[in-house]
Amino acid sequence: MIIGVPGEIKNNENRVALTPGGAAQFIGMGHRVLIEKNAGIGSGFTNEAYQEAGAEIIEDAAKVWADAEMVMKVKEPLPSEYDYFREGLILFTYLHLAAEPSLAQALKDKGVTSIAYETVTEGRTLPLLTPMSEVAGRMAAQIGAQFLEKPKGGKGILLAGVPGVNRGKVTIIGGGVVGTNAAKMAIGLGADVTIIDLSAERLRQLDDIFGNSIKTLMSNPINIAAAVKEADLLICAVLIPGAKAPTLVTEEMVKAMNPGSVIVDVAIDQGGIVETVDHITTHDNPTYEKYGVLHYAVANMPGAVPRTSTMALTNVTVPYALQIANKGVVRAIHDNPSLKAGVNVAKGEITYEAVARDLGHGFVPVEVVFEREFSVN
Ligand SMILES: NC(=O)C1=CN([C@@H]2O[C@H](COP(=O)(O)OP(=O)(O)OC[C@H]3O[C@@H](n4cnc5c(N)ncnc54)[C@H](O)[C@@H]3O)[C@@H](O)[C@H]2O)C=CC1
Ligand SMILES: CC(=O)C(=O)O
Ligand SMILES: [Mg+2]
Repeated sequence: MIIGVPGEIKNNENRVALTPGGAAQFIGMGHRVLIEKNAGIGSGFTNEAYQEAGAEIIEDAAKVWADAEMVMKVKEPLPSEYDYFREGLILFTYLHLAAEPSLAQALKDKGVTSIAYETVTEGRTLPLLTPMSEVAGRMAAQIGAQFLEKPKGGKGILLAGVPGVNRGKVTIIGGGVVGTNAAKMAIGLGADVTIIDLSAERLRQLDDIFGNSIKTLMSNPINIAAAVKEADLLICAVLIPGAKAPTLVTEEMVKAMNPGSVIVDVAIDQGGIVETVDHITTHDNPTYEKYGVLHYAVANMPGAVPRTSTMALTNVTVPYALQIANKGVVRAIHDNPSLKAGVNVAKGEITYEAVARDLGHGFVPVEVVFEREFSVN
């Protein structure tokens, strides 16, 4: 198979979908890998390093998209890339379609087989989301701490406090991978940490992991309102896989926060959980202020630490991509239910139920879309 890796074009997105080591794995199995010139530079991988691994460096993105059978990316394609879509192309990347209706429509219209990293599912885990959630969770505490500093627009508190002065309060809504990693860092910074989740089982696990260093609360509007009001730093980390994120923090709750408090809405890539987060922000211009509260809503947080993130992401994506390259996409999704759960759009249909529901499109299961191919496989 010919695998194409265009450079990322989102604001300050310095990750790349394959390392030279990852490229070498495909080439060792007889595949061709096309890398857009300089696509790896932001992550510290030179064109020469890819060439030494056996990959071909291609001058422009259009040719990578045109010649590849499978395009591997990091972030969802932006509108300027929609013209590259074509029938039969395999696209393997983060898609976040519930928050990207125009992208979903373009993938349908052009018949792209679109596999979203964020819905590949193994048991109860999302193995291709996990490493980036680890990165974003760890960053969320670190970024929140910075924006609480006065020169950055915050209220001017140190999360650790000092002897004789209170520690800062961090409220984390959603105690999954992002929430757990944010908690690790916030505890390390010395903050007073509360985690809210909807799952009693998850709250029990968090209590086992962190013991007395955190407080846990069941997710309901009253607990959320109280914990948001007292938070210096609010970290939002809820996920319903594939679906648009629910609005759990209302405008009234934000108004009740103290001026100079900070919200980091990590769930923004699925639309965010805060009513006053009305747009995505960028690494260039990461915050805006509303009701005296700083709002941070960057949808590609790991893009700011590309060296770590590219390696962490490709560690997990390459084994799945190799299955697609070695077996062909139909056979690979037929044989592997985890990969099948990643298929969001195929043959002009939305094949992931939560995405179809949230976008108001019809839903057609993967098995139905590929009924004929599966029956002969
Ligand atoms: N902005 C960025 O750069 C990045 C964003 N993310 C996003 O962060 C979000 C969280 O991801 P993960 O932690 O990996 O998901 P996860 O599935 O590990 O955790 C989500 C948690 O939310 C909880 N939850 C669901 N409904 C809830 C409710 N109503 N109230 C409270 N808790 C609720 C679940 O029980 C679960 O523990 C996702 O939207 C993910 O795409 C991840 C990486 C980077
Ligand atoms: C998960 C995601 O959206 C990211 O890593 O950018
Ligand atoms: Mg996005």
